[in-house]
Amino acid sequence: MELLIKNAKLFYDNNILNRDLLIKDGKFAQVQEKIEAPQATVIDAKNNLVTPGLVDVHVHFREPGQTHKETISTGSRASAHGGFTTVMAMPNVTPVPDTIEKFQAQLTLNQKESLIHTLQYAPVTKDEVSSQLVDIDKLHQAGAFAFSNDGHGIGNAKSMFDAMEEIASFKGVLAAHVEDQDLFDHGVINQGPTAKKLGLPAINEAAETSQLARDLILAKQTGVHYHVCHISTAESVNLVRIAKDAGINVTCEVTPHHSLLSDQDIVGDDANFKMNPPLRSEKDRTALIEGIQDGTIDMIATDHAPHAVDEKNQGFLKSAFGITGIETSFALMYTHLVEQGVMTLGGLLQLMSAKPADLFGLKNAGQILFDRPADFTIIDLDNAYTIDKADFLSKGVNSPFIGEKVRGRVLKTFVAGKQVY
Ligand SMILES: NC(=O)N[C@@H](CC(=O)O)C(=O)O
Ligand SMILES: [Zn+2]
Ligand SMILES: [Zn+2]
Repeated sequence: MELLIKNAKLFYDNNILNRDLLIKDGKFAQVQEKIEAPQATVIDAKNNLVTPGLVDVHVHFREPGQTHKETISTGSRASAHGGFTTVMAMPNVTPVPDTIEKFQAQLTLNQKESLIHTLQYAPVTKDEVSSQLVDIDKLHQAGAFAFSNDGHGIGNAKSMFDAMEEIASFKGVLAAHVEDQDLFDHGVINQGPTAKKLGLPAINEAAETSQLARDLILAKQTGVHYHVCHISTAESVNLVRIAKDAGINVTCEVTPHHSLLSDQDIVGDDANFKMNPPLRSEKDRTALIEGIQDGTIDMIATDHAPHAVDEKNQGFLKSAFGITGIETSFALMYTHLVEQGVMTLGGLLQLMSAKPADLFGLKNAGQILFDRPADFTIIDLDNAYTIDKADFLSKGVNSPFIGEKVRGRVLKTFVAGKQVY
């Protein structure tokens, strides 16, 4: 079986080149200026961008337990629509996969239901909220290589320290949702003028930064690969920058929404702007962009967090935290950062494919490598379109970006040479 992609604007070897791409038996086989393959099925890319499939290390697929919000099937279809071929699902599902049996059942379910590669985080502690560690060693043997209590901070420093030591022993990743629960104090929006104007309980940014500072000390002692989920403040970027300079094994991700919006963009009591961590100040947002530009921030992740309409239409006080993102991520970042000259197209693609794959040790993702699975995406960079919830394949339509005009529409997505969008 041969598939020939003609006339691609190909992101290959960190360059954007006019090339043909040949796929044989589901694997990348050849890149040349012109390829002749008489047996092959031909797709004319018409000079659109062809990139390695995008990689997102932070999504919520809600299955099992909350399938009215999303399922692995709808989440994976939405991912393919967003150009993603590999995602990593957070374990805040019900039940939390905190035993070998539950973790294996989750892997089986992901495998069965997902149209793309859906990899799975194991939790760090029982139920994600207790201080008692899961059996990290056994979960690792069952296939877990990354651990996260996303949705909750790990308040107990000793639990964090012990988890780091154990995860470091097999060079796994500990991905942290940094949040001190007491400082968070039932807030729903970032502390600042918008919180005051709307009269809403506010979140002190120190809920994020103080726990991050603690964790960096523990990461230094243990040597673990410590990954910061959805970094959101200027102080956090500073701390990570200092830690990297000091040789601490830390990486971090930023979401499109924290990169592109601040609390100034919240005009009324609209929970499509409610997520955790919250949209911060414009000064924080600018610092995140600087972190992207100087390499302090390693990757873009969406934190795709779908919720049902009636869980998001109850204003800031009562609605759930979280917004969808997997179907709008590339176009938003391309339109606002690449087209505005903040970063190059190659730079953005690196942060959305090769870097997350490389830093999480995903050998078959993020790059066009011969004899590796042909996961790739064709993207139209020329024609503008409007983000329309009717086009979403996710069950969630909770996005503050609906109605925005963008460029960077995903035309086709392939996993192992098979079209999945
Ligand atoms: N980001 C959010 O606001 N919500 C996430 C949890 C999380 O990522 O912390 C969710 O699961 O809905
Ligand atoms: Zn989180
Ligand atoms: Zn999350």
